[in-house]
Amino acid sequence: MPRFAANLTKLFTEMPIENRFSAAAEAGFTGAEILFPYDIPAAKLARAAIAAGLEIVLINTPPPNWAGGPRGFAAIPGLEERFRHDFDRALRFARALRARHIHVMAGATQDPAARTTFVENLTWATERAPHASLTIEVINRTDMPGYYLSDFELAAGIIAEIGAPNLGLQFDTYHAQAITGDAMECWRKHAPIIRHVQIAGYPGRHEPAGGEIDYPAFFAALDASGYRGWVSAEYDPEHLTENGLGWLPRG
Ligand SMILES: O=C(O)[C@@H](O)C(=O)CO
Ligand SMILES: [Mg+2]
Repeated sequence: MPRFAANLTKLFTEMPIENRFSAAAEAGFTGAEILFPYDIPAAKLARAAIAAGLEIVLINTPPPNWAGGPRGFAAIPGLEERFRHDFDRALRFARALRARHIHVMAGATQDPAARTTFVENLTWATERAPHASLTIEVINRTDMPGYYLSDFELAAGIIAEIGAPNLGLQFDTYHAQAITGDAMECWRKHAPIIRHVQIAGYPGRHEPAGGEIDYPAFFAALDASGYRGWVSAEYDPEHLTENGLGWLPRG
């Protein structure tokens, strides 16, 4: 079975962030991800993760805030300085948290120069942080209107063009199902460049059970493919987080 991480931005939100780590560990997760940790002292988060015995698997580059505003700047022409400043901030947090991956957010733009900007910024970032693992994620535009990176072929082409060993695809089954209608097939097609997986039920983005994606089959396919990365539960629990964890393979 893959290793499972809890996305603590979405799961266990019934309690303060510092308590979510131990709740996740008790529930059977061995890793955690936090989308935007920037409002909380990194030392406090690191302590909570260590105390719970959880590895921090992923953080995102900063948008201005979680409640609203742009989602990253990496593909936005004219905002290169802003991107680089934010990337360095993400690096500092990732180091303090010992986070395995940094998800570099593209931002919302339809500018014709977006692809060039994205490639240049990502190239800069891969060279700036050769020891960090960077990901880009394809996100559907119904949930995130105008988001630049909403096409798997585009993402695969950009990763191939940059050709950096520390850049790969973050594969979110929910977005894959929304965009392609067949998350499993999309996974098969892009498996060689995937270094992080996120899961949720589709439709609804609730628990990964029922719905259009056959999760027992997906986990078996991950195992069969030799995938050694994390699978992170990134969904909006329908009720209390703990009451909806029947999908999580344990032991
Ligand atoms: O799927 C998502 O929405 C996330 O992984 C994310 O990074 C949103 O900011
Ligand atoms: Mg995701």
